[in-house]
Amino acid sequence: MKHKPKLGQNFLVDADAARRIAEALGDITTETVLEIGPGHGAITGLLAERAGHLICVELDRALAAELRFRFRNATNVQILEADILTVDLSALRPENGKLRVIGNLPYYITSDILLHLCRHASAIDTAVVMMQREVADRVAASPGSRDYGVLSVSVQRHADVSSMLTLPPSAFSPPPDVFSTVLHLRMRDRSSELGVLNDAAFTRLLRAAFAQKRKTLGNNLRSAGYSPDRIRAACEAAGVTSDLRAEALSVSQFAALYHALGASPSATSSE
Ligand SMILES: C[S@@+](CC[C@H](N)C(=O)[O-])C[C@H]1O[C@@H](n2cnc3c(N)ncnc32)[C@H](O)[C@@H]1O
Repeated sequence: MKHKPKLGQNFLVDADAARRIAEALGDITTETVLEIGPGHGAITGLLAERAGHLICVELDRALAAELRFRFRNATNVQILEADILTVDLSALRPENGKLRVIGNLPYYITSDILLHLCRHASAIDTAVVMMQREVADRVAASPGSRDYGVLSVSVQRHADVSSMLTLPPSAFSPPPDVFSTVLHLRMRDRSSELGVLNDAAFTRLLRAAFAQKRKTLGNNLRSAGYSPDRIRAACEAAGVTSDLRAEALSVSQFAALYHALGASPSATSSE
């Protein structure tokens, strides 16, 4: 198969895996499904047979044209030629429901796509997404584990994450250098529970807390410019101690710390 490595084009050739991925969305007969990066349509064909409405977003012009031709008679299928990161996912949400998202993601922008899905979490019910195994391990990591970091907290703030299956390079053409894992994200709105409204400020806190993984939370926050008194008071209010490492904190403990710390040292007046 001709492919463009720059667009992360490793096409799925394992038919059984394609079927399992498509089935992970459950009954989609009345649902609106968004497929990210359909490529040559390994998963698309299965979705088109079942989905109430299928919207495919493909950046590669030739592939988008190929799919438009292949599905020219399928009235439930819509092919958009676009960069998924520029698509307003909330605008695609069906009137009486939420989107089901699926995709064998282009690996060069996996984290950006995951964060894009999180920004539109209230428009999405479920996402079944394949990515490089190491990235999936970071997304799904639990507090206390080596892989737990900024990406884990950022995604788990918006979704319950579970790992579905891992595929070897031979499941793709051309085979990538890495194994791939499919994650199931069940999006849930935790904004009233966690009260974090300012994404940018929360992400700044996470980056500061995880800046040097071997350092304690207190030391990392001090390096980011918070005063020792403020750190001590905030940790006490959040029910954690500053000699912990950031990887020990749960998503709700990070939210509590965020509220207790208040504006970051580099904050603008609106934070
Ligand atoms: C890993 S391939 C998966 C293709 C197909 N779904 C499959 O499983 O065989 C990733 C696909 O995403 C497309 N792509 C890359 N960057 C994209 C972007 N920014 N927006 C939408 N699609 C993109 C690529 O052209 C490619 O078709």
